[in-house]
Amino acid sequence: MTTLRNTLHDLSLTAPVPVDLAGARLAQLADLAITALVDEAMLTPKPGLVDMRGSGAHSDLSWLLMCRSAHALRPAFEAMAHAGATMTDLPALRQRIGAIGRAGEAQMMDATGGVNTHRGAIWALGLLVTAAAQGSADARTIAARAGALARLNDPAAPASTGNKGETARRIYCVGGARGQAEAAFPHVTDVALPMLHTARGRGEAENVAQLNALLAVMADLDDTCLLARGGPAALAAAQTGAQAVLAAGGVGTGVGRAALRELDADLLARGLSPGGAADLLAATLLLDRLARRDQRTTEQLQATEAQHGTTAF
Ligand SMILES: CC(C)(COP(=O)(O)OP(=O)(O)OC[C@H]1O[C@@H](n2cnc3c(N)ncnc32)[C@H](O[C@H]2O[C@H](COP(=O)(O)OP(=O)(O)OP(=O)(O)O)[C@@H](O)[C@H]2O)[C@@H]1O)[C@@H](O)C(=O)NCCC(=O)NCCS
Ligand SMILES: Nc1ncnc2[nH]cnc12
Repeated sequence: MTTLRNTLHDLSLTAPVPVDLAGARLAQLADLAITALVDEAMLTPKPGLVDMRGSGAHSDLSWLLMCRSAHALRPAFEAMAHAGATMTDLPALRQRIGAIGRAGEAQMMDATGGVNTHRGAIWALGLLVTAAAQGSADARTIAARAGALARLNDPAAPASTGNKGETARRIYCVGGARGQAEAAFPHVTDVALPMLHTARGRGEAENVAQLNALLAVMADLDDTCLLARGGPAALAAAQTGAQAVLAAGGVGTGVGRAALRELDADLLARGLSPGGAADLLAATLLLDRLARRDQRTTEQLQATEAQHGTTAF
């Protein structure tokens, strides 16, 4: 905690955000990121993952720990939003959010007693929060801006972290979390968001729509959590299992739910967790909420205009 405060102080990020509309919008961005993380953790039943039933394939995680971790990340997300809104030099912005991201990781470890709950999520949602703060726009534009940031070099980043994902990326020649961000989050914009919207359009319950979105990501993602825990056979089993649920009509059907139970049991028996897909579901929920917030604002402005017979601006 002290380390984070020192780092944020060094970065001149401890100054309070001015109490104005712009400051409130940045604070709201951080709130939306935390809400997305908590909603992802609460979504139940997720295969192999922590949810309201229990710890999934993780011996060191719980739902409470995931929520504590999410809330501990608030200062980091707000600092990233502040940087995104105020810095126009993109290489400098990339360096700044890299430093904030590493400080956020330290804060996460402080809050969880050294357990990695959200390293991948800090990365994905951190880039997206920064990009969203650069200007209001739709999901694809925010993801494109986040991708452009991810592709920039961060000279202060350690050459090697020794993390499991890094090792898996090297051994199995996959992109992992880094590749997903550099490609502008295709599994969020082209897979999960369309699935979420289609499922809602079919009248499915919100938790069913979100579970189908998670499965759509799992069906195709090069998830380094799965690779690190069980190699290519583990990744293939998770992908095939997720495809089977979707082919059976998704979680909203009886056959689909039975396939989901089978997939969950298989992942638990093998100690496998699709943590990367969970992070991308949280990223999807964030972008979905941002779009809905903008839609509501537009509708409110239109209502004001209609009421007064004038243009609100
Ligand atoms: C770029 C970084 C994310 C580093 O990534 P790298 O690949 O080098 O290594 P890891 O840090 O190990 O993995 C990244 C995590 O990303 C998630 N993930 C995996 N595959 C994908 C994918 N294809 N697309 C998107 N995201 C993916 C995943 O995170 C989740 O799983 C973690 C829990 O899993 P677990 O198996 O329990 O892992 P461990 O605790 O490590 O092992 P055990 O001890 O339990 O056995 C959990 O974190 C989830 O979030 C991967 O783990 C990034 O960290 C980085 O470079 N940061 C620097 C700061 C920066 O530049 N920030 C910029 C702005 S934010
Ligand atoms: N619900 C979850 N379970 C396990 N790992 C995760 N990483 C992000 N969300 C997760």
